[in-house]
Amino acid sequence: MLAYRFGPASPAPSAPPFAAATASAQSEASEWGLKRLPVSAAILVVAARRCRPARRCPLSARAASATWQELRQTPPTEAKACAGWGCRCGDGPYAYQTSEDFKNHPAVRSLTAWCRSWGLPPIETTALDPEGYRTRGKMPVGPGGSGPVVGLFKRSTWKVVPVAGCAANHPRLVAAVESIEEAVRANGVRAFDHDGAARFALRQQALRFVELTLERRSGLVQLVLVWNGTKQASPQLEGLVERLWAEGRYHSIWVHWREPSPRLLRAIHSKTPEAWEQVRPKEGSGYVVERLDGLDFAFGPASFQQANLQVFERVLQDMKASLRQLLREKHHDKLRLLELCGGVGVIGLSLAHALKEEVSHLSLVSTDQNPNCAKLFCENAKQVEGEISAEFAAMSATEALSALSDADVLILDPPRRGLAAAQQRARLLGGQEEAAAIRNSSVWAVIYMSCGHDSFMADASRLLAGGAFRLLELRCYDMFPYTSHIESLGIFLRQREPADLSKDVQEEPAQQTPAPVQKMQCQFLIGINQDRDFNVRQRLLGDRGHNMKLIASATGAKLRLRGRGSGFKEGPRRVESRDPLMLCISSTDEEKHQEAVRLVRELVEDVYEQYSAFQQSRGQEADCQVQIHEGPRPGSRT
Ligand SMILES: C[S@@+](CC[C@H](N)C(=O)[O-])C[C@H]1O[C@@H](n2cnc3c(N)ncnc32)[C@H](O)[C@@H]1O
Repeated sequence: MLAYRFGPASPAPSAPPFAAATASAQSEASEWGLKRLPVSAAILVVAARRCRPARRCPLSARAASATWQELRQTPPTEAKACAGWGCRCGDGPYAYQTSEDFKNHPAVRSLTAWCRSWGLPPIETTALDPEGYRTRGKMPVGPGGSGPVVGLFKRSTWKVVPVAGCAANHPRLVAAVESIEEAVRANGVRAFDHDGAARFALRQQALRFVELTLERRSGLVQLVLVWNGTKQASPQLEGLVERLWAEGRYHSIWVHWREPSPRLLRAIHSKTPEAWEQVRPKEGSGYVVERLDGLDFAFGPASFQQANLQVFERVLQDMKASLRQLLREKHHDKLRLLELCGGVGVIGLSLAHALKEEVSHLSLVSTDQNPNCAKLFCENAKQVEGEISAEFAAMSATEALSALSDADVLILDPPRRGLAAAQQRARLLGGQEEAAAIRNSSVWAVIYMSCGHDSFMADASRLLAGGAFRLLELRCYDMFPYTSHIESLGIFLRQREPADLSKDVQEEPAQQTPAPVQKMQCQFLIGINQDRDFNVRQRLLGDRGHNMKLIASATGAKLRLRGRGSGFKEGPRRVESRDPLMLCISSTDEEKHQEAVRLVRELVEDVYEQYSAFQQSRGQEADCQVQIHEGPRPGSRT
């Protein structure tokens, strides 16, 4: 177990009334209600933050603690690679150091606020060692400067940035990535152009993704090469497989023949079983076997596997303890488990195996919409043969809920969107029908494991609606260290039978929906007129916006240059605003906001120094002072 600790919160800067330095600035000062930090306070804030001990991912370490001068030296790929992973380690709220401090993770805070609004008990949190936790990773392959690279998509783009050496990956995955990059280059394998025009990219035989899974007991890596093309001989692919297999680090090598169809352009792979081919070894099972809390489970490349097995085992143990306790309290003699989104049956089979002594008859029906899970489920269920009755059905969660209504306990582990159907993912609107089916079923307990805290709150609110269920426990796990994601486990117990529930249960009572995310905003008033000689706009933005991108990727804040000389056209008439030139910052996290303000302050002070030198060279003086307006930009809609 690793100890974490959040750094001390930065002291809130005092903000004495601003005395504007120039006549024009003075006239704008009252209109803007300007505030300014005294220099001594600013230095204290910066000094306190630099002393803060924080656990950092090597890739973003520089960006997270750097001064503006250091940050601007950072090669763009270094900062972007980490951001592309969704990784914000060492950067504000994800830089915690104790398990207790994991309570301050933004997602845990959201869930805590949600619990409070329902009058629920406090959340329990668990954080384990974050280094090398990831034993499975799907990574795109894309063109790079000196040949194909294996990495991650840069956020909001289809460009692949390398992630060699990322501390979140298990060292054996890190070594495998390096070996693949070398072998790909040596064999002249083309990288798929994810960013290119579909009609050209799809025509080429090329490597699209690699999927790596470490088998912990053997230390070997199962490799899937996702190949753009139909099953046909490719000397490059054959050469690549040959070379990689000879290295001895691979458990098995598979090719996923990726149908070159525009419909599937962006997906990693299709679920069609025939598309997967085990190419090494040519005989025998290429399945990875993992021992999880006392049972062995076989996983295939075409079915889901949790990326953080250590934490997953902890979740399994907590589930078992909670359900055992419930069974003892309720004196049930029979237990019918229904598992939705069950993958290869790890949770259902684990619970069934652990609880078989508690009841005289135990049955499990496990379901998942991925048909590739069926064979592996049967393989895994052999361990409990004779102890319990276990079956698998390939069906969606929605189908399972309407087809199988006589379960006692429901096990749910949906994808990040929760119970909502895929097309409603972004708006968290789906899931009502599924939740209603659960409320109106025979189910007396729901074990809900979730990797999407916002969809969990939406689904859980619907289970609690009308008092159908009550939430007995809510636990949060640091399943994806360094990122904004967490895993949660909710144990729900029936409180009212379907017959007692009102037909028109209020779905989401207004007072119980999660509070809207608060936005922190401020504007730096620049006080220098834009002209071609000094070009303050270019100096602030950097080459093609490089300065803004660096600060945004280091802090997650949004930065916008607005007003006279910004070049940004706004409003219905699409004209540049008459407001003074200003650099606007907005963030949804206070600590990150302070970090962005600090970096922008240093950038602006740097530009002021350049301006002073520029004016001196023309025999003039410049007296620029940092001017900050806190809150929303006057006249803006938020
Ligand atoms: C987070 S995984 C959990 C898998 C499993 N519980 C485990 O721990 O290995 C989510 C699973 O949901 C399945 N899935 C996604 N959408 C689904 C849907 N609409 N209906 C049923 N299963 C779905 C996926 O195939 C995947 O196996």
